[in-house]
Amino acid sequence: MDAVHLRNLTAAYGGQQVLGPISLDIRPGEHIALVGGSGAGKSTLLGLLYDQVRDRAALVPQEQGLVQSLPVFHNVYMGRLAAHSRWYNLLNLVWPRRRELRAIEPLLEKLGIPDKLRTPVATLSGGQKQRTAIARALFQEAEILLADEPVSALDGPLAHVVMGLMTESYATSVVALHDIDLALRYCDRIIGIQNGQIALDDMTRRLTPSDILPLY
Ligand SMILES: Nc1ncnc2c1ncn2[C@@H]1O[C@H](COP(=O)(O)OP(=O)(O)OP(=O)(O)O)[C@@H](O)[C@H]1O
Repeated sequence: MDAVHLRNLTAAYGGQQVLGPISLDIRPGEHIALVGGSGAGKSTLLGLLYDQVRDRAALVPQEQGLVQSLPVFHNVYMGRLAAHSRWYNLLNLVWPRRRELRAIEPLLEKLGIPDKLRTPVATLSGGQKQRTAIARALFQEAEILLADEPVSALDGPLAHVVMGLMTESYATSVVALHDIDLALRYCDRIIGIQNGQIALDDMTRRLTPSDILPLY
């Protein structure tokens, strides 16, 4: 993918500026963690970033954006709606194609929810819903992954599985994370947001938790 260049981005809600101006370059091959306290502006920045790269990005929003009444298969399949004709998508909705089932089953297996393929999302636990949203983004195979707190509902071992899968599957990613240890372990660049500004931007290898904690 090409590098992403963001210049002087700002965001406001109800006339009140909450972010920026922020300038940022995202280089291909980077795994970036966005860290910072609640309300610092991480989701807002991810949203602005998504606006810039919508056609080449897979997004895992904090609120997941799943269709509750549809099974896991259909929600994951939605990651690739744009890759197929309307007719093929409609066919899959009514009668899932074996080819698509075969592509989605291993993903669910890796995420620890192989038995949920045909389960309506509404009946899943919070962590299972979160993994469904992650499966949809992995299935999409876009150029860049943007994820907002993708492991917030997962326990320790599962959070590691998911972080490992996301960073293996996507060469380039920007992930908002509350967990500093996960950020340091799985990402090679850390961007710290504080009061809507970039307060820290450095390579992980040069950072320790004590460099990040003052952001909170
Ligand atoms: N829809 C909205 N309307 C008004 N203000 C908003 C809205 N969304 C976010 N904000 C405000 O913008 C600021 C940044 O919010 P944002 O959600 O980007 O922070 P965050 O770092 O992602 O927080 P968290 O870690 O809690 O998800 C906060 O002050 C928040 O109150």
